Amino acid sequence: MNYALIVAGGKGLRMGGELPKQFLSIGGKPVLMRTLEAFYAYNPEIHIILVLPRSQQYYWAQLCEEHCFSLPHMVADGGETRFHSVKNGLAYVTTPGLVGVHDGVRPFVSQEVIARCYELAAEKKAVIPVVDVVETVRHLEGEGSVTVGRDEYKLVQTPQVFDADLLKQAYEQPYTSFFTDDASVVEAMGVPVYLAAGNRENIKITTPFDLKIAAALLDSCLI
Ligand SMILES: Nc1ccn([C@@H]2O[C@H](COP(=O)(O)OP(=O)(O)OP(=O)(O)O)[C@@H](O)[C@H]2O)c(=O)n1
Ligand SMILES: C[C@](O)(CO)[C@H](O)COP(=O)(O)O
Repeated sequence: MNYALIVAGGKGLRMGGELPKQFLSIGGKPVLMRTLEAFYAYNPEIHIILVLPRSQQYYWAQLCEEHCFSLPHMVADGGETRFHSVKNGLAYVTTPGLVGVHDGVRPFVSQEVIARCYELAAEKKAVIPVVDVVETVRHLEGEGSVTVGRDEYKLVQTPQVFDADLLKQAYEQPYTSFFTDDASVVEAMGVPVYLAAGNRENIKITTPFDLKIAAALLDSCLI
């Protein structure tokens, strides 16, 4: 059985504003609904687990009613950090298979990328999507900084897809602030993580600027 664990338990501090960023409307539809639809379009049989702060779950139910949104999904409680939110969601993974952990605020992941990550994970057990760095990168050293070879780096996206038992075992480790994604948690057990090509439109909506990019992507039919 395959799962999509969609995390939307954050505070959205960098976005600011009253309404949490996962509920903001782009092209007339809340970000989070677009994200769930992407996984359902990939596989209508997939088990979707949505992680939301408990205080936002009633609002989400209302929003679903308002938008006649009926894609089946379970709801888990958000945690203090992304790590804790994923861990809460993993409690709903009860059968062997693959789990793709995806940021609720990445609605523009392509069907090809979702399929690529799940298919490769069936063989490799741990797969994450990445894209090239397109700008020059500098490393800060003391008071100064130096250029580093950008070809030696990749930018990491989601969905990060893992064998369910492996991921559950990884999330039994004690939390450290180094765990900024799921790959870092799995790697801490000494398990290698494989890279797959991501899609550049798969932005994480983090700041008000990203919302403008999201609207432009929709307007230009690039999505
Ligand atoms: N305690 C947390 C923190 C983050 N996330 C989720 O992890 C994803 C990536 O995090 P980010 O974009 O940083 O979201 P926020 O933590 O909400 O943003 P900020 O850091 O600006 O507060 C988001 O879908 C976010 O909801 C989560 O489920 N639980
Ligand atoms: C998981 C992630 O989106 C991969 O790029 C990223 O690490 C989330 O980081 P954030 O600090 O929660 O924004």
